Amino acid sequence: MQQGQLDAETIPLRLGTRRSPLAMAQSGMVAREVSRATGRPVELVEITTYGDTSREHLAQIGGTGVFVSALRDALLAGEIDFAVHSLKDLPTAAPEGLLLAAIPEREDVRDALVAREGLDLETLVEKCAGRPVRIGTGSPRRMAQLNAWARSRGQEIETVPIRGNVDTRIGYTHSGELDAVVLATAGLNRLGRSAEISQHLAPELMLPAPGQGALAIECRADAPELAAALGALDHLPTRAAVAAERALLAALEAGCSAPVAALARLEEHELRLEGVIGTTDGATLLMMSTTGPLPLDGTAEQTARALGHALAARLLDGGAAGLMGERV
Ligand SMILES: NCc1[nH]cc(CCC(=O)O)c1CC(=O)O
Repeated sequence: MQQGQLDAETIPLRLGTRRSPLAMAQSGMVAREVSRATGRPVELVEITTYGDTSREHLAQIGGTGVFVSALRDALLAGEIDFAVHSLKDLPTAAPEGLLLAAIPEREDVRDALVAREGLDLETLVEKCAGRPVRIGTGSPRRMAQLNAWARSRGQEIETVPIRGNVDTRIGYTHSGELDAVVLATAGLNRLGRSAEISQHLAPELMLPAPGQGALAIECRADAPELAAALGALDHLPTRAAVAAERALLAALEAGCSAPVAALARLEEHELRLEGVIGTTDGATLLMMSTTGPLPLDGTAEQTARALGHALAARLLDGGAAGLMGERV
């Protein structure tokens, strides 16, 4: 074997990752799969992002992409070869010089309630008779839907903005500061902590964020061979579903901190897309859905995107812009 060939096969691919437990878990899973698909070793390179070091609330930092930009800078500087992001944290605008080489099959899309004594929402409300249930979440999307649920049954929920990693967040329910927290099921599953979920919140109660449960594997656009190799991890139904959700989000000109939810599901050969936008107090919740044929071929992503744009247009007709302008 020639020396050059040997080098190409044994030089590790560098995977840039945040060092939070969730990011490390996600990157570790992808590293194993990429190593299997490419036959090359993959090494993790830890990158610190502003979102990890800042104690400000995400809404105050100014929303989209705080976890993402440091990884992208490292990619463009050639310090790493590829990066794994939670798709729901990715701004909808495509960055110059980078490619979404793969979107692997999605995990559970639902949000999860982690509550004291393993209670579900209904029981929590009963047990807290006389005082509002205190639920930790800083997400306007989750606040809007929790509050709407409470209002619909004449109850009250007090949402408390929290930050920190999953451990810190769950800790608030053990210390008694909060009755419950809402987290993405996918993250808890990837951390091996699904046993702590007291209730999976059905999409009818809590529609997830665009891209929730999906990962995005990104590399430089000038590395077409690597992009093609990473493409082995791509899952077309997931890619199409998140394309619809993100097109809706982009067309509403909303960021990850807006009270916008979207979920696309493939049924037979059709894609069904649901969207929700509301006010964080839950007083108004605009819900719409649409369905369209989705051939799973090279046109899938574009077809899905058109469905997202069409639903966004209907939501805007229904007054979505006015709802997004609202601030707590
Ligand atoms: N914004 C933080 C974030 N980004 C992705 C996930 C979970 C994993 C996923 O949705 O893929 C989380 C934590 C949470 O919402 O509980």
